Amino acid sequence: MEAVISENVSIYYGNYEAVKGLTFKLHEGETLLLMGPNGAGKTTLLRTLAGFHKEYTGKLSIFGKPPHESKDLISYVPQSHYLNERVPLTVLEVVAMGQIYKKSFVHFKIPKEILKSAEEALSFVGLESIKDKLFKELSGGQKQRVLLARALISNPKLLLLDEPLSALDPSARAEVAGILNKIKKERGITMIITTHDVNPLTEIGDKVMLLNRELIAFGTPPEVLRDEIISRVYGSLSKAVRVGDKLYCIIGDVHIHRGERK
Ligand SMILES: Nc1ncnc2c1ncn2[C@@H]1O[C@H](COP(=O)(O)OP(=O)(O)OP(=O)(O)O)[C@@H](O)[C@H]1O
Repeated sequence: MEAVISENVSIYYGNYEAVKGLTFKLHEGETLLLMGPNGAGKTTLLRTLAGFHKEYTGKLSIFGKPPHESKDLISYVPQSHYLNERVPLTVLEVVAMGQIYKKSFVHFKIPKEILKSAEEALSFVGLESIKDKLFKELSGGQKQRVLLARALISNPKLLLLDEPLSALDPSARAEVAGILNKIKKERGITMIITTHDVNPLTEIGDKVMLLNRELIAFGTPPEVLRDEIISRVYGSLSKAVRVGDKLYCIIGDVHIHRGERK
């Protein structure tokens, strides 16, 4: 089944056309890596798919329905999470909030079955042992894993992740990329992940989209990560270089490396 269908979609902020005439399809279970320079429209597209931004023309379908009717199927993890860290929530409470928001509970006595699901989600991301710690005391990588657990607790069919690896050191990036790989393999959830650096993610990317307000390229990683394509957005110094079984994309002074797909 098609998880996402976008037919000639243009997205607006008032008169400003942030994304123009975008057409693509993503099959159920596929992972799409969404790349593009600053201001390319990546976050705008993600928020529109999540049903938060509604100023668009064209046809968008998420598992057969328009985004605002598919909210139960979608979990969205924003670029910088909006948790108020002055509220001393534990890790378990933060994860449980993923379900509480969906069910629109108002009071903060978390039902037992939600706490149990939160523990299961934490165990999936390997953090069950720190469930009673305060969220604000965690490392950046641990926080991102907790936010993934929070996104998973409502059993989404589509996971939308805005820059999940940004502001993480290389080992935390590898850790979070490992969890994303596990989500793909063990849960089969369709994912769209925006990233400036596809390096740690290309092994899980079935498709790559290069966006620069309009679609520059869409295809498998070897189809898109090519000199002639990336140079259209990042300039003529951009290169894809193969060393052994790895492909490295050099974009200006940003190096993107891709593990060989088997
Ligand atoms: N709320 C808004 N109102 C008006 N314009 C906006 C709004 N949000 C984003 N834009 C504009 O839409 C364009 C796309 O922004 P968007 O944040 O989607 O890009 P991006 O590819 O995610 O960039 P970055 O990599 O810097 O996060 C930019 O020109 C931005 O200024």
